[in-house]
Amino acid sequence: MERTPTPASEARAEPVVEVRDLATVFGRGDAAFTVHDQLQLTVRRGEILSLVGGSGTGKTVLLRHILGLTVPTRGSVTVLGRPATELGGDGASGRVGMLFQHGALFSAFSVLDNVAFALRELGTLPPQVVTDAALVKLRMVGLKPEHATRMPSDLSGGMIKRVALARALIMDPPLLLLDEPTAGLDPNSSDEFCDLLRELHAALGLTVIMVTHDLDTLYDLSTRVAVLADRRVIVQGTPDEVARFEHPFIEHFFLGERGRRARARPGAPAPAAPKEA
Ligand SMILES: Nc1ncnc2c1ncn2[C@@H]1O[C@H](COP(=O)(O)OP(=O)(O)OP(=O)(O)O)[C@@H](O)[C@H]1O
Repeated sequence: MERTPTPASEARAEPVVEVRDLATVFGRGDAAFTVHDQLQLTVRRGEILSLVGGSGTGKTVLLRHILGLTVPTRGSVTVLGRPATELGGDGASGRVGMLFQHGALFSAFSVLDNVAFALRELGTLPPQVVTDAALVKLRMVGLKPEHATRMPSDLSGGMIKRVALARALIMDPPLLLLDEPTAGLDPNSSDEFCDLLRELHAALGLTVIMVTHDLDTLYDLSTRVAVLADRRVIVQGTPDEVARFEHPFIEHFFLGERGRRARARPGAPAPAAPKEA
């Protein structure tokens, strides 16, 4: 049974991402390997949607489809009313910002040059305007002007994430994709990064899709959770609603020891009702 609760506020907001009847098949013939099949997903303006699923269930491949970097075998992916494949190339960073798991900063570029990269590549603005815009984004993510000349190798893990976030936001995209935003951070840095993401989501009116294995991050940020399993989205809803759904992955993910710890955190939703035997 598929359950898709839709709060009234979400029902009013327009879709930012629509995935319809998506199939992704790698390889051919005997070697064909189906990652997605009949996958449906709608993400509405203002949501912070967490995409969770076991290893290899196709979360990163789905993000790549939404970014327009790859073409699905069947079905459609629409972003802001246009096919995602039209985002490919120069237009992408103006509509979708992407924070890669390990930051993916250019190691030979300074912090400022990393943040300014996409705007500079456009070639439409004077250099000083590009620099000023990058400095604004650095301040927005809690970094100081003196950080601008540093090289990525001189940064802490938390600072790398902030620089990568500033870079993802340089073109003011309405949609932000986050791949494991808090992976590799210690608990304090992780909490601080979640606070920053929450503030920016509210201040900039962002729509966010985030892949995460971290339950603290999921409970901290998500307005909705979609679970990928069996090649499709098997359930979506609030963290609490999803945690009640009967599926081996969900039981392991939400109801194990890590899940109990995450739900016990201050501010986390009340625990889900015990499952019937
Ligand atoms: N270009 C490709 N060619 C062939 N197979 C691929 C390709 N890209 C991804 N895959 C396969 O598709 C499956 C889904 O990969 P994906 O990286 O999306 O998983 P994931 O859900 O993000 O996993 P994890 O949580 O471990 O990062 C994997 O089995 C992967 O090996």
